[in-house]
Amino acid sequence: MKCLFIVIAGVSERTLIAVKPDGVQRRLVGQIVQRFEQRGFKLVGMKLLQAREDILSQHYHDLHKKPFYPNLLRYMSSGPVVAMVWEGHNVVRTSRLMVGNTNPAEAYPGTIRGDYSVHISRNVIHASDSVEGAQREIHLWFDRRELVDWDCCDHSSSYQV
Ligand SMILES: Nc1ncnc2c1ncn2[C@@H]1O[C@H](COP(=O)(O)OP(=O)(O)OP(=O)(O)O)[C@@H](O)[C@H]1O
Ligand SMILES: O=c1ccn([C@@H]2O[C@H](COP(=O)(O)OP(=O)(O)O)[C@@H](O)[C@H]2O)c(=O)[nH]1
Ligand SMILES: [Mg+2]
Repeated sequence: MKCLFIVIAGVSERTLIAVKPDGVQRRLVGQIVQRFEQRGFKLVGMKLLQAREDILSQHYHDLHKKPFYPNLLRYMSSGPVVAMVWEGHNVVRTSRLMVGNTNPAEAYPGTIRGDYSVHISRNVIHASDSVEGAQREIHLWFDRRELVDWDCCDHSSSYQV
């Protein structure tokens, strides 16, 4: 049988996903990683770190006037975070759908927030909300040398037609 494999254009889109301190403390890292792997995305960067305040204030710069901002920074500093870069077709949009609504009370069951959280101030996970935002956040959280380009023979980088 003749098989044709095509590489989907734009497959190298990347996004920043971070398991927040409550997710790490509740031992949810493995289940969250599994969801992204299962969906077919490729892990190209990953680290556990206690986020410094300067990173957090840049990361959430657009929220600095919000009343919950001090609590948000306290929350994000309350323990280590697992920061990851995932790559794949439409990964920014698809990961937002997988993560669910910011407010877990509004998040559908089946989404990460909808399955693992009940309150907006402990919503387990961060996902970049635009391609431009993802590029900014990846640059903020990761050194270029911490990201690994690797090839694979699986279905996520080529599709049989
Ligand atoms: N009204 C609120 N009360 C308490 N915390 C809030 C509130 N709104 C947002 N937050 C916190 O601030 C974070 C950033 O809000 P943002 O509007 O960027 O939501 P998001 O993009 O869904 O979350 P994130 O940027 O963490 O992925 C939320 O994830 C949540 O932890
Ligand atoms: O009313 C709010 C809105 C947001 N957040 C926190 O701020 C983060 C970033 O907010 P954003 O609007 O970027 O939502 P997200 O991108 O996380 O869905 C959220 O994840 C929450 O942790 C909060 O505590 N209260
Ligand atoms: Mg956000």
